[in-house]
Amino acid sequence: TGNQWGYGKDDGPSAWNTNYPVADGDRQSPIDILPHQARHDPNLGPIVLNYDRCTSINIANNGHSVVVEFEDSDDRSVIQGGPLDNPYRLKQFHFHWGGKGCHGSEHTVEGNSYASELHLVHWNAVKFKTFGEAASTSDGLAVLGIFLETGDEHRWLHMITDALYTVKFKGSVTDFKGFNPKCLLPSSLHYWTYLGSLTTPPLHESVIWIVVKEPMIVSEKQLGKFRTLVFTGEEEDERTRMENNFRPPQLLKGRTVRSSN
Ligand SMILES: CCc1cc2c(cc1OS(N)(=O)=O)CC[C@@H]1[C@@H]2CC[C@]2(C)[C@@H](O)CC[C@@H]12
Ligand SMILES: [Zn+2]
Repeated sequence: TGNQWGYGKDDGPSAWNTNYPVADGDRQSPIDILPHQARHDPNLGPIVLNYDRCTSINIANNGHSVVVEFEDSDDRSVIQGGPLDNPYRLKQFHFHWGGKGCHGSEHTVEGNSYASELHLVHWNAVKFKTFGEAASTSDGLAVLGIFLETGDEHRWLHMITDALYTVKFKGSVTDFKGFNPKCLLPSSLHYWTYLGSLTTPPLHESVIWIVVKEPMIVSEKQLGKFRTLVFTGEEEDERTRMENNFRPPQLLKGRTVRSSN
């Protein structure tokens, strides 16, 4: 019914342009990042995250990913600096990941993908009244992308993975208070930045992407817990494991990727 889309053979990324023609647009995401072709821009200052008063609300399975939502009625948690002209409010974060042993990041670096990618989503509440309006207007959103690489266990990710069993099925939501995503960030916030889009339908070309160079390290066991989620609802017969929920890299179409120092 309607614009059902997914990551399968028939409803996956190669079919999205049928219902969402912007899929073939000029500023689509993700992209393959070529560090040596990125323009180092000395005017690009550091990214500043003011998350200390952030208020997480819940964790949910929306049938495409697992999402943690935040209270965004004021500027209690914002990202600013870097390529941004205004502070952008933290709205939610979610992940994209692969199957066992496969890769699952959306952005790639010189053709190499990481095991997973975390997206911290922010919206320009200075210029727009609502998240929905910002999400459908150029540069209304700023998404901070963090790669996840497998290795040692991440000391704080268990706070997310321990809650995943409560949102196994599409449409499930549970309280998730007091979580500050600053604990997930790598030590360095050096980044690449470029103008792009949502990476899922409706694929609005509204995102200033800020992709952090240094990955966060998580264990295979922690990553495996994401794969206990399913795309399907509890009432449905089949249980389709939630994995490989990533869009492959899209054409750069002449865009410039800038690099912080
Ligand atoms: C940037 C994070 C984000 C926001 C949205 C989507 C997907 C998103 O993930 S991603 N990977 O960062 O692009 C798909 C659904 C979109 C939503 C933004 C707000 C909407 C466009 C609503 O207005 C209607 C559909 C919504
Ligand atoms: Zn995403």
